[in-house]
Amino acid sequence: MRLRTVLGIGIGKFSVLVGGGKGLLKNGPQTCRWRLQGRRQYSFLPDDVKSPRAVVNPDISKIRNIGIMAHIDAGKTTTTERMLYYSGYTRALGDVDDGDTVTDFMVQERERGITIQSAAVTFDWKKHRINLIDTPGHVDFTLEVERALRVLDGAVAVFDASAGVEAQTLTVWRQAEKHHVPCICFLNKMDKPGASLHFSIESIKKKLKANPVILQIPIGSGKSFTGLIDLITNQQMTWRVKSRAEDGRVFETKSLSQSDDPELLQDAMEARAALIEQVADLDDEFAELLLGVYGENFDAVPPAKLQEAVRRVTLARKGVPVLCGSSLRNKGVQPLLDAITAYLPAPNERHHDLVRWYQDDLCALAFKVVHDKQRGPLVFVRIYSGTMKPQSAVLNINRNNTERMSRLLLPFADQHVEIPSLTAGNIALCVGLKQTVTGDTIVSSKASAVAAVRRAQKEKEGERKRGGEQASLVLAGVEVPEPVFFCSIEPPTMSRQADLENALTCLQREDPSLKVRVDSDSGQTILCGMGELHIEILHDRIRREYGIETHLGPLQVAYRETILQSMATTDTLDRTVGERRHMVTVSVVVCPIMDSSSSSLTSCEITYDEEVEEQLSPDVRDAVENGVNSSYLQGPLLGYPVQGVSTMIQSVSMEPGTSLAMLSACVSRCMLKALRQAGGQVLEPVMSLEVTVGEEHLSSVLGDLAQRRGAIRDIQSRHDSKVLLATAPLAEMMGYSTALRTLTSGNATFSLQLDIYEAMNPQHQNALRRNQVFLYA
Ligand SMILES: Nc1nc2c(ncn2[C@@H]2O[C@H](COP(=O)(O)OP(=O)(O)OP(=O)(O)O)[C@@H](O)[C@H]2O)c(=O)[nH]1
Repeated sequence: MRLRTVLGIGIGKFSVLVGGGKGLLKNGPQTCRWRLQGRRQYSFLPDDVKSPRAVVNPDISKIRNIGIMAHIDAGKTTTTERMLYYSGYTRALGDVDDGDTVTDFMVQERERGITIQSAAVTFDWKKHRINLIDTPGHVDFTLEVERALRVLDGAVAVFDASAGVEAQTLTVWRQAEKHHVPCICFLNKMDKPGASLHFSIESIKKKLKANPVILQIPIGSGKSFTGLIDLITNQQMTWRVKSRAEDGRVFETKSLSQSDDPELLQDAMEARAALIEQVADLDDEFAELLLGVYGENFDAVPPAKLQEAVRRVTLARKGVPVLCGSSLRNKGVQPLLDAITAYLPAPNERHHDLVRWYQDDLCALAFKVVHDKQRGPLVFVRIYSGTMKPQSAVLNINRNNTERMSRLLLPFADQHVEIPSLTAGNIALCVGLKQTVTGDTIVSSKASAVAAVRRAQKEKEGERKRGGEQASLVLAGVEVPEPVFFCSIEPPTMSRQADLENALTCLQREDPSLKVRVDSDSGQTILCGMGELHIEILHDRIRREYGIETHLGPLQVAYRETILQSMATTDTLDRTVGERRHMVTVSVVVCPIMDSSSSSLTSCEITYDEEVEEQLSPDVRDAVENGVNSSYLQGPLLGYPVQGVSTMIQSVSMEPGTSLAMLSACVSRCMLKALRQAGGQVLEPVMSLEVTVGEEHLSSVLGDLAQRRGAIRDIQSRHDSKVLLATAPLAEMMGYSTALRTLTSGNATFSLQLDIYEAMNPQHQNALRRNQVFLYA
């Protein structure tokens, strides 16, 4: 998986896992440096860090578990690289355009310059431990963002300051809100000609419905962007970076009162007064202080008091601090790091209800699994309570099994450092957990889980939920969205089928949004994914990482079927097998339950007539439900899975001697009849599309969309470009990136995400049926 071969080299109790380049390893980690690929110098730990033991378990109040998220290409990876560099963990600036960043380490990421997997890196900044996760911006990898947000305490949303809020920003913002994660906004790319603080702030207010709290104003714009004014401290920070070779490590800080630019001074004074007023509106404690002590002179408010108030506002999610900079030009990243430590919460400032029941016992959530050829699966965990130790057994509550963790690692920059233990609030990498998958909860033992249940019961007396005791102690995992694309995958020869199955099993553990199934008719292995890019990357990874040249069938859209009306049906099965006569009669009613307002598909449900429910034994009920569920797998119309149907079992009458398998078969046949008579309807995924294009190409993009059954929702202006918002069926959007590139000579960008599953009109449904006949002929 990693670009370099990873070797384990022990140093006393610690092991440092280093790259396969030329390495020099002396007694202590601080002397460990090596050169890789003849280009970048990586370092192990900065010189001022005495030993990993000293930094392994920092005080919990000094930990920041932070995600970095944004629309594709906003500059997350570039910003992360700068953070690693300024904190001293890398010795050279990585560049996505040169393909040598620390966090984008997959070959595909480096080749394409995009983030695919979220990468966790640990580094220290001004006596704080920052665990940072760089998440992908492309919509096909949204689940990676969701997984990361589940375990983070705060997030930095990076914006392209010339574009403001873009389609995917909205998605990740909603995800952060869902997990109640406090955020900071970083307006990156202030060096770009169209970059604007005002425009970005308006777009944050309008599109994200957030309350931006401006903490900095930029000095200069576009190419002449030179620095920032910090409105909290009233200081001016200037970077004298003349060329890209200069690293921006050194910058000048002076009090604003010394500024020789009266206009800038005036702007800053007005912005600070607005900031103070805004914070006073959002924070009562600050308002009281202001009115009591500084009523006469707001300017005299000490920076520390203002900062504390901004922190309270951020943690309460009443406002989001906004900072600006240009990561590529090495400006503004150090103040962003300061803001992360100053405004985002420590793990103990976040409330995790379930965790307090474990008290000092271990409770951790596995949020990511990666496969390493040498070490097997590496499981990223967030520790919520207690301490994790290597060479110990842990209980996986979800799987109800005990596993042995052999080693515990910290992902320091691009190195994995072996550590003796790790406490609550931290993020670690576990080696040896072979059964654990993303979303599993790990505790120390069954006894500790039972003790936690007892505490929970005591606390929640009387309000225990139906889900049972154990379920209440499992940290919520991550919802996996339904895949919208699928295709068959075949190994080059049958002798490699087992290798392919192994590769797919490993990839599935890493990526829960990949689904694999075997087609019952053709026996083919089917890959189901989130988008064209997702499937393309998986194909590439199977080739490179597992050495299997697979053949992919044509990419197909994951349609669904539903019904249009309710229908009651009865069926009787009377069959003699050998000496035994099986006779059963079943009556069912099927009803549509479509929720047209939601993009997610309505699942199917099974209910019983009250009297029937009482009469059926548990094994008979299981057999009935098996029959119903098997009929949901392939709809009667075109064989797509059935969604949005509620089935009521009205009667079941079985002659003595009838087997449960025959009961299931009868239910399934009766269901098929009912679904057929209820009038089938194909549902197709409809995508929302955002295209940013120069005005000169707008009409050709619109013409093309019309041919793709696209519906235009809005056309907005953004500087010299037009932003086109539309919806279009996914089936029509195959190969859109190539088509758009051709139409606009590469001068357009787009993002695509699932909007809704919609009923297909009869004409297109018939066309789909004809195509299907053609495809399988
Ligand atoms: N002008 C300008 N370009 C920048 C800046 N920061 C990043 N870029 C460029 O923007 C492009 C995308 O940068 P990345 O850091 O890969 O962005 P990302 O958000 O990580 O992208 P994904 O991970 O693919 O979503 C690259 O070409 C960068 O060189 C900046 O401050 N100014």
